[in-house]
Amino acid sequence: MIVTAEAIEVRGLRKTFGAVKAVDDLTFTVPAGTITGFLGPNGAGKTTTLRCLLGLVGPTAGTATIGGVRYADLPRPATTVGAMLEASSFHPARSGRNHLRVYCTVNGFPDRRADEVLELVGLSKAGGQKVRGYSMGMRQRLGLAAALLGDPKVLILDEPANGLDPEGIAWLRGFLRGMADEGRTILVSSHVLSEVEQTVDTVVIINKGTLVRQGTIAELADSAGQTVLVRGPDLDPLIAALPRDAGAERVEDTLRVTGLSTDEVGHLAFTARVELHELTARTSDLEQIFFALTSESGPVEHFGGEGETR
Ligand SMILES: Nc1ncnc2c1ncn2[C@@H]1O[C@H](COP(=O)(O)OP(=O)(O)OP(=O)(O)O)[C@@H](O)[C@H]1O
Repeated sequence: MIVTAEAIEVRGLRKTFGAVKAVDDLTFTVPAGTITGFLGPNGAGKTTTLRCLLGLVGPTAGTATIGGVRYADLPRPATTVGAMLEASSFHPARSGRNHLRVYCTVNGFPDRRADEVLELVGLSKAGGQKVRGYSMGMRQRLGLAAALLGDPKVLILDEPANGLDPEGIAWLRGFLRGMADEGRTILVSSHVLSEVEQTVDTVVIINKGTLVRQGTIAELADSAGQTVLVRGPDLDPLIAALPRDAGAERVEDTLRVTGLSTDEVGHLAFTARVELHELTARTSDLEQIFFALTSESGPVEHFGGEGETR
C-alpha cells in the first residue's frame, strides 16, 4: 500500500521556558516521503521541537506544521501523524493488546487494528502478556505499534532506538525503511548519529535550539573532508607522489590521506607503482564530525548554502 505523504515544516520556531531558550528560531523541512534524522546532543531542543509539532506545547514564536497544517487543526490527527515520544507510559498491568485497544476505542478504530499493528512490529505472540513483563525493546515496539494505529502518513519518533540492542536497532532500521518505502514521511530523533546513519535520507542537526546543519549523510561526510586509508608494505613512493595540498599522516603501515578521493589516491599509487593492501574511504568519523558540530555554537549552515563553514 502506498500512502500520500505530507511534508513536515518548522519555520522560525522558538520556545522558551522562563529564561531557558529550548528552541531558538529553528527552521527546517522534512520532505514528504523521506526519513530524516533529527540529531543533537541532550538538551539541544529535539523533544521540545517534536512536542511543538504534535501540539503538546505552544510555540513562543514561529510555526510547526504537518502537510502545511498545525497539529491542532488536523481533522483526524491520528490518521495523519503517528508519534512515539516515550516508551515508558504504558500501564504495567495491561497487556500490549489491551493497551492498543484503549487507543482504538478513543480514536474510533476497530479493535482488529490492535492485532494488525502488533503483527507489523513483530509483537503478535507477546500481545497478550502484561506490559510489566516487556523488555525495553518490546516497549519500544509497542510504542511504534500505537503510533501506527491510524495508518498515518507521517511518523514522528523521539529516540526510538533508545535501549535497543544491536538486533533491535537493525530491526528498527528495516522497519523504518519499509514504512518510508510505502511513502511515509518519517522524522526520527537521536543523540547518536551512528544509530540513524544507515537509515536516514537526510539529517537535521541542532544544538542549543538552533539549526547547525541540514543535508544528506554524504554531504555531512564531504563537508568535513574525506579521509582515505591506505595500507601497503612500502608507502614512501606514494607519499612522495602526493600533491602538496593533500594531508598525509602515517600510523605504522597505514597512511591517512586527506583532501583526495580514493580514485585519486588509487591512481597515484598505480602510477608510482606502489603495492596496496587496502584503499578505503573512511566514513566512520561521522560521529566525530557530529560531535564537533554540536560541541560548539557555530553559524547556521545549509549544505551548498552561503553560510560559512564551521
Ligand atoms: N517543560 C520544560 N520546562 C523547563 N525547561 C524545559 C522544559 N522542557 C525542556 N526544557 C529545557 O529545554 C532545553 C531543551 O530540552 P529538550 O528536552 O527539548 O532537548 P532534547 O534535545 O530533546 O534533549 P534530550 O535528548 O535530553 O531529550 C533543555 O535545557 C531543557 O532543560
